[in-house]
Amino acid sequence: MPNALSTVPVTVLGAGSWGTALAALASHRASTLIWARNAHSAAAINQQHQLPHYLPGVKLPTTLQATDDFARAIDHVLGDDSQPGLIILGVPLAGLQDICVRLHDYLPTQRRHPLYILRTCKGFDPKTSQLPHQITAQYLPAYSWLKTGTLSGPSFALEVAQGLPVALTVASHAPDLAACTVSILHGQSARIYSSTDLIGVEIGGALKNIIAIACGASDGLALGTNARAALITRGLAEMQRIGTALGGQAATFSGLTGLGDLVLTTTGDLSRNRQVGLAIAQGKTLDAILASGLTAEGVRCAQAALRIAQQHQIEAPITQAVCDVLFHGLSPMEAVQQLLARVARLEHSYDD
Ligand SMILES: NC(=O)C1=CN([C@@H]2O[C@H](COP(=O)(O)OP(=O)(O)OC[C@H]3O[C@@H](n4cnc5c(N)ncnc54)[C@H](OP(=O)(O)O)[C@@H]3O)[C@@H](O)[C@H]2O)C=CC1
Ligand SMILES: O=C(CO)COP(=O)(O)O
Repeated sequence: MPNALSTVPVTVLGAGSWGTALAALASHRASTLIWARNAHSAAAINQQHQLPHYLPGVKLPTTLQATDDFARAIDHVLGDDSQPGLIILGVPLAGLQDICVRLHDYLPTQRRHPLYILRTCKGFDPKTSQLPHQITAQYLPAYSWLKTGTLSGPSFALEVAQGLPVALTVASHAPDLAACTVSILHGQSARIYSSTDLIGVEIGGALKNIIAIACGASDGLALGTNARAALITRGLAEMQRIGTALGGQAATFSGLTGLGDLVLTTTGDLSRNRQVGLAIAQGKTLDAILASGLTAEGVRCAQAALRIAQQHQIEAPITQAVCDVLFHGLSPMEAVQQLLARVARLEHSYDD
């Protein structure tokens, strides 16, 4: 049932797999324009209603429009100041700063109605260790009408674009942003839950990718389902230790954006982070694995996660093992032996 907020215009910035899947979902309810940095993707969406490189076999709604003109994309949500607008940032963490800097130049200093900005990327900045909400706070202006949030949870883009069921969480301190997101995305195939725990939601999304690399390697070495279950469970403990030390709420880590996304990414073969682990187990080098341009954010943020853990004197053996394998030449089998050789302890011997 449409309401006032579901009629707000939506612009998605970034036409990869997740940006396009979300744009397709939004286009069922709201006037939606997706911006692609390359004209080829915009033309494929407008003319063939497909984006085979990112979403093979998916027919996109004919109502979804695309452009490679950034000014036009922003005008779609800001042109009419008589209603709010929603921008979904569909770029990976590596493009978040760029897109914020670019967007900054197009924002007016004053506006009557809110502009909502929804982040979807997962990870820490590899240099500064900032989370996505901290990056947007640094590079976007602090106008009262500009409100931001993060959408996360277990969601392979391909399945969402195929119209299969999904449950996601929107985290924000702005209840109207959460309401707007629900109005546009909730219903039909998607359930949207809300949270105010931005830190917990973003840390869950960042750290589950690292555990997915570990599980991919374990499965690639045929170490069995017991090993996978152990990695998932102890990985969750690691995520919760780091997350709560940084201010996240413990309960968030057993929710969609913690355990939910962890289970999906560690077990689902559509996960690019899991694919990195599988390829490492086959003896491929990291450079060769990433040469195709694979977006596997656990690789980019594993060292930042380890640095954060060390700064807070938190044990993070799985993150340590992933870093040792990815960047320091340890073989996956040596990493397994290293993990198994750890001293025996109480299962809940930390404050987790
Ligand atoms: N794919 C999924 O299943 C899910 C992904 N996510 C998250 O969504 C985010 C986006 O990932 P995803 O869509 O999968 O990645 P993809 O690799 O599928 O697409 C990334 C898109 O972002 C564009 N892009 C990259 N850098 C920039 C930049 N600096 N400026 C403008 N555009 C840029 C790329 O453009 P071009 O095509 O020209 O290279 C591409 O269209 C990630 O953080 C990911 O963790 C979250 C949930 C599910
Ligand atoms: O985050 C995702 C699903 O929620 C996608 O995982 P990958 O980035 O590993 O493909």
